[in-house]
Amino acid sequence: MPVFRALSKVAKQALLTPACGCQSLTVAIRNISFSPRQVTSGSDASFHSVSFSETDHPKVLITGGLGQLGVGLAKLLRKRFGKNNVILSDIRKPPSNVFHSGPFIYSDILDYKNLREIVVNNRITWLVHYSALLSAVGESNVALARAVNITGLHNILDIAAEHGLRLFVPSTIGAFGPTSPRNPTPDLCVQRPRTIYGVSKVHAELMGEYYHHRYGLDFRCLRYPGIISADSQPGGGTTDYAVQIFHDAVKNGKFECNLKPDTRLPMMYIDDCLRATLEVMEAPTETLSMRTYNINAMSFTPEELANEVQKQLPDLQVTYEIDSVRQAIADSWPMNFDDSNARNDWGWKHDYDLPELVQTMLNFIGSDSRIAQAN
Ligand SMILES: NC(=O)C1=CN([C@@H]2O[C@H](COP(=O)(O)OP(=O)(O)OC[C@H]3O[C@@H](n4cnc5c(N)ncnc54)[C@H](O)[C@@H]3O)[C@@H](O)[C@H]2O)C=CC1
Ligand SMILES: CC(=O)[C@H](N)C(=O)O
Repeated sequence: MPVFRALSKVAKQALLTPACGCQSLTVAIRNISFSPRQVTSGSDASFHSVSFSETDHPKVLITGGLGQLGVGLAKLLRKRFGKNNVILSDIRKPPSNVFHSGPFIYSDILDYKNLREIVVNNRITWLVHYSALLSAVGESNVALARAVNITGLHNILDIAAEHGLRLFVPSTIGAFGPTSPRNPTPDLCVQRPRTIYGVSKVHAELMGEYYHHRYGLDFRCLRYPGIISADSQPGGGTTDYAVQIFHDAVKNGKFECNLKPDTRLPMMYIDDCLRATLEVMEAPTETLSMRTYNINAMSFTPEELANEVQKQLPDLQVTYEIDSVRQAIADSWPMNFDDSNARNDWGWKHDYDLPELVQTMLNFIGSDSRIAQAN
């Protein structure tokens, strides 16, 4: 592969230079005609109180931006950095409200040249890499998951390193497996996941950290728990039940759960997840003792979630029809996530626990369906 050929050419030089953290390295990442670039490890980012002037806003590209998380992240980042400084991209056609809410561009992460053109033409400085096939859908198409989640990631890493970008790649509770400690799961422990999704995410964590230590890439990674959102649909994961229950409860008063009632998994409301992403991207380099952090908010089982929803909608009927693929995945994942390093290093703090989550979801979906009925 060209990247490894190119990397081996610079390996000698790199080996003679101390690992980043204080030194600059000259790195030719792809075997292509561009000027070798200086990769420096310093960062002028600041945290929380930062206020950017018109000229020093980051210019952000979000890949896979039309999934469950991308549109919400674009909204948050546009509020902070200005509408035109945040570009959403995907291979799907955007709905008209998304298309008219700010810049959108077609980008297939498997097309390296197209990615590079986008980064160059738009003077991108931050890259948020959301494209992926999630756990359940990945098991139903391993070849595609391998291409998108692994080959696609290689393109992203090389582009980010070539152009000195700050790169965010989310990882997941799915990066752990049955031999990891599950209650709680710390940042550093055995990671032997049994899904292509999990394997690809461990690969992303390790490659990102490797590029950081070897070439100075400003790689930042959070392991998200299952994310729950009201206005965007999940894309084929094991934790999807925790979103679907709200829609079905409001619309039909019935919910059929595909996981066993006592399956405990870490979860988070989308607003906390997106805020954590912005906070870690803005965190000063010196606060980051690691490059991959667990983050968490709560942990519950389907039964506990159903009980909490039934406090608001007492007539909700919940039945269980177990999906064996999803159940096996969930049984191998963390039950509780230890995110103390994120809390200590850069001040991570969640806002939503289970009662606030349920209230917020029902308010949102309830008001949405009342509007739909009125129209
Ligand atoms: N939603 C969740 O609960 C969690 C998500 N994450 C991670 O966060 C990121 C975003 O997740 P979601 O928005 O939920 O995912 P999603 O599955 O909803 O969206 C992924 C997007 O990637 C796009 N995509 C697929 N192939 C592509 C290609 N070749 N080029 C460009 N785009 C492509 C899809 O069209 C889709 O819009 C993913 O990396 C996921 O692993 C991590 C843990 C939990
Ligand atoms: C936790 C995740 O990464 C995702 N929601 C999935 O269930 O695959």
